[in-house]
Amino acid sequence: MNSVVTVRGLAHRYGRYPALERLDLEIRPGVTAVLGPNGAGKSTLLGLLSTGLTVQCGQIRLDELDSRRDTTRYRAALGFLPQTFTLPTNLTVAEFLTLTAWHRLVPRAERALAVRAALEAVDLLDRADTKISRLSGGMHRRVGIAQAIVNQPRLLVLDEPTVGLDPRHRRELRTLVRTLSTDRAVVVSTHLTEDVAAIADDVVVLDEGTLLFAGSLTELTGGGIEAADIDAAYDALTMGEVRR
Ligand SMILES: Nc1ncnc2c1ncn2[C@@H]1O[C@H](COP(=O)(O)OP(=O)(O)OP(=O)(O)O)[C@@H](O)[C@H]1O
Repeated sequence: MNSVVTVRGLAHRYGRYPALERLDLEIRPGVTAVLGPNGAGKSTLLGLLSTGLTVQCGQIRLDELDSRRDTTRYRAALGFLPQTFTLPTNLTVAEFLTLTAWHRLVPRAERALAVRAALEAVDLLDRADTKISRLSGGMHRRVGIAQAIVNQPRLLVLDEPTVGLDPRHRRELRTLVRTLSTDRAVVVSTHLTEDVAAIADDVVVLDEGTLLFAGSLTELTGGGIEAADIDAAYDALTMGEVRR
């Protein structure tokens, strides 16, 4: 299957500290889970993919768009949900999404439809005119996803989207992520192998800024798709028993 994102020779330093070292990666349509211990470089990779961090070395291409050279068009094709975010509580859900659609260069004539489609996708259509301040925590997270998909992005980047959610909302969010991945690439960072088992087609494992594995979930586990299979494969990789 054709890649949506191609990463070549991507490296990143904070001052003199190397957080990512010459990464090559192809990201296909579907869900790619990014796994790794604390400090592995997951947030740095997501920051670079979502243009919050500027590429210092190497290249990221989203279809034909270079993240550094074609930043405006790249951003118009991108959706991003940071790990923590603040929503404007004084706006209604629809007002906020309309504003986001404008920011993401959705043409004026298409904005109302884009907002409706995003709300439908996260099952919040009946809350369109509700003030954000009146929504529950789980609904906040869904508004966060709605803002990330309002421009129908080719690449959707979600930084630990299930953190802090109760089991029911976590299940709902996993189902939503799977639904959203049918016609785009979704990159999700997580510490939870249950998340990976439930949603991932492909897996990227980082450790100390180095790529330990990139491939399909079944390639990682040797066929298993349960959380325990992923745990075992992940431990083997990150404890240095296997290096691919
Ligand atoms: N702004 C920064 N300044 C200096 N060092 C940083 C900065 N941000 C991250 N780092 C360092 O870069 C390395 C990679 O960090 P990063 O946040 O990408 O890891 P991570 O895999 O997302 O970790 P976690 O799972 O703890 O969120 C870490 O050693 C971290 O301390």
